[in-house]
Amino acid sequence: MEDIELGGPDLIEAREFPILKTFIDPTIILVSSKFDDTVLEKLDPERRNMGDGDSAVYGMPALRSARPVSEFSYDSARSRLVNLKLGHEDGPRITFMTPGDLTAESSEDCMAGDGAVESRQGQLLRLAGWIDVDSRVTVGCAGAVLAYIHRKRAATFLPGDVAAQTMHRISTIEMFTLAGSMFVNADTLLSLQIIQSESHPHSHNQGPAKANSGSKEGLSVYGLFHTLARTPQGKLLLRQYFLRPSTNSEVINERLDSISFLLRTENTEQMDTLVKNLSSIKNMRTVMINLRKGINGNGPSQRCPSNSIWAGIRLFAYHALQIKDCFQGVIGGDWLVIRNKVMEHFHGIQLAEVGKSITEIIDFELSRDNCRNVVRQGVDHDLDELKRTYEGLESLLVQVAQHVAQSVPEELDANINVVFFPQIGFLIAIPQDPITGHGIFEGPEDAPWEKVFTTEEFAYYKNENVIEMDSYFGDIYERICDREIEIIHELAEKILQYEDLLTSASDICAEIDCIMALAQGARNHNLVRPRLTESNILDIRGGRHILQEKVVPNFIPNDTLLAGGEGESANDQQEISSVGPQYRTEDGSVVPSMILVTGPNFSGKSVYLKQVAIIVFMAHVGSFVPATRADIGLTDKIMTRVATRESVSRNQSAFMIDLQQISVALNLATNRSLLIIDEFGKGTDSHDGAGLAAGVFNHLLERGDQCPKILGATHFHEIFESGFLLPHERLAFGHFEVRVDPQSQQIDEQLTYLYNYKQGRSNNSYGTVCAALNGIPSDITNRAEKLVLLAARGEDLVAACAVLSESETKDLEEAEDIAKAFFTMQVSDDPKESLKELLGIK
Ligand SMILES: Nc1ncnc2c1ncn2[C@@H]1O[C@H](COP(=O)(O)OP(=O)(O)OP(=O)(O)O)[C@@H](O)[C@H]1O
Repeated sequence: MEDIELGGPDLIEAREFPILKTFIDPTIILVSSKFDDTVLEKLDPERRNMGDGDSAVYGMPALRSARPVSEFSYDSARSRLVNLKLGHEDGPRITFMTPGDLTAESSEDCMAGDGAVESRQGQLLRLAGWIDVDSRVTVGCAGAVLAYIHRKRAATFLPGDVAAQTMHRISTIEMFTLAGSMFVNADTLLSLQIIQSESHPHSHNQGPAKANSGSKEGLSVYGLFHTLARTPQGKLLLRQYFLRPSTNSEVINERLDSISFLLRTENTEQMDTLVKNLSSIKNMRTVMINLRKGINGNGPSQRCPSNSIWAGIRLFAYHALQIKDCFQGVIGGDWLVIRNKVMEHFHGIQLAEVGKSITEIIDFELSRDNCRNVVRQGVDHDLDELKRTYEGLESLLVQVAQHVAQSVPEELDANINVVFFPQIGFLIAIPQDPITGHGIFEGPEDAPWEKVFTTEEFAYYKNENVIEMDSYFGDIYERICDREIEIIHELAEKILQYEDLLTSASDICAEIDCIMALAQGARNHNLVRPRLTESNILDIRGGRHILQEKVVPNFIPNDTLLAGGEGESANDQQEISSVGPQYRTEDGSVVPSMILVTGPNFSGKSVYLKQVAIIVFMAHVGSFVPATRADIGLTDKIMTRVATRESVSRNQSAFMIDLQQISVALNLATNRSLLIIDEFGKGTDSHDGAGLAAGVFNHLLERGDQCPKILGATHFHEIFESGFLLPHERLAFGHFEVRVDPQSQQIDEQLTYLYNYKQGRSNNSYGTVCAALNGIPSDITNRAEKLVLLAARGEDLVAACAVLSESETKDLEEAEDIAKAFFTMQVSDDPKESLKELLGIK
């Protein structure tokens, strides 16, 4: 699968193992020995004492086996994949390589099993067509799995044992999707501008903080919503919604129901209250982790949980109660899942108890002033006594100072002070002699004072009086702090008993936050509720491109009608299944599975293709969509071949990337998938490109009831003209209306774009008009027009180019005359004059 971000180390510690826990029921878990033990235990706490996984037999309950880090390395995984034999031993050996091999020094080619030499480039393409080589962590893990199987095979059976080879045979390698979520890869997310920042599933090493910060999110679909999320946990969850749209209609409808409900006019007030309350909520998962760290004494500054943690928990309890009230107040929302979750999990009494306990113990005002947690008066008798003594120290100091003054010369006694420093204790402060740098009095001669330190103005000393005071009161401040730490520790332990309540309420707040963000987005961007259907169709009326419409003055909405093959989904991992007759429109015609859009440049083809994909994507996120009506059949994958994502790090040519995207799409597409193929094949020789494009389209159409839904755009008119792509009942054509005015003098005024989708094919790309529109000089575009005309007439362009214009002929004739005259010229004494005469120069 694609590498997936779990949400940072803190959340992993918080036992968030969504993938292993929720989607797979593993029998053996291979972990890197680098993993921290505490994390390991959380992997499977119930079974952690069962022993080492190497003794496991297939089919036994999950056992953990720690493997050396090297087995997980990308490079070793690569070499295992290269040597992997798929299917039967005697079958062709398929070899895999990774991009790194292209730059590797060694140029030795690998032998394919059937004896053919396969080039490294070929291996790379083949690998990238099967699996996502950018998912480095997953590739590394695949290597560890291969190593494990290899070891099992070596340990259990003798070499040459056929049974062993059959038992441990690897028959295929496939990319898979988490059950219940749609497959979208990073290419698709980027090309559809779903997520702009580098925070796609590959960026597993980015912490949640980075993911949360909206600073890097440019113009993107997710960007339109993520600023509307108020809580950190909400932002995190919303990102997960966009990274992993759902294919579970229940989940999607639950979100849509909630959005519809909140958008009702009678609930406006409730919505405002919810937003207000969510704005001050923190993520209780992180707060609880910090609370634990605090009481475990991790780090010197963390001797007790910080003030902001307490303020955070108290505010959370308060706002959670407000949110509960708010949901209680909504009329007619009893069926709303999210409301019922709130009612069930936000235990009023317990939340109130959490808030009350903190308020009763922590004095927030004094804590702020003192920059530490201060316990309220009345909580603990001993503490109050200590504090009273501490506060009474002032007058005690005056008394001691008076006592000390009796033993110093009379003229000095007004200058004597006794002070208290929490770390050092009591000290006598005497003004300093500016010359000697000593105190002007340093104690009686028979009992000199002990000097502790000096400042510019004072010298500080201890004498027997203050030493005695030290022993009584010196550590009073520490005693106060220690007692407060003890009390707060007890408080932390008490609050941790409510950890489950707080974290689950916090998670529900994240859900509410996401729903609110989606609802507000729906309101801001004029979106409607899509209807998710089991039928494998896409019926969009008045669809718009949610981003493009922001940057053009007048966006023209367009309809789409597509139906995928009617067969059961070929991929048995999918929960979706659909059988039914071929989809037909009201007039009885078959709804196409593939629409190929042709027509002029800039007419709106790419925008249209993307808009359809974005609408389908948004519907699966559980969001409203930019259209007037949308019936969306559940879709398992959206795959695109759109803007080429060239990258230096990828070390691949643009065309190579095109091919890989198509290859992945062909390998993974089911009849439930949506493929967007924008101008595939234009990166190579036009004949090859047209051939490849036609081949791909044909192949997909021939899948019959396994045909995905395909939207394509192409300029290769020859594939239709020359019969490369034959008419097919699943194939339909579309184009965008343009108004052509050939009478116009100016070439750039000949074409007006109407952006209006029409059925049928357009044969003209109006490339020259587009060129003129974009400022290419008119003599170039005029000549191009002429040549295009000649070519269209089937005339020989070479001969046509050799024909001279009238003025060229005239010039040449004149030159010829001059040359002839030159040869017959009578040269006089003055050759210059003769030449002038010949050329007719005066
Ligand atoms: N429905 C629409 N309403 C208004 N303007 C539109 C619409 N669709 C596209 N446009 C405008 O037309 C421009 C060109 O659109 P687009 O890139 O889709 O053209 P194209 O047909 O794919 O061109 P090419 O064939 O050169 O790739 C867009 O940038 C946008 O400004």
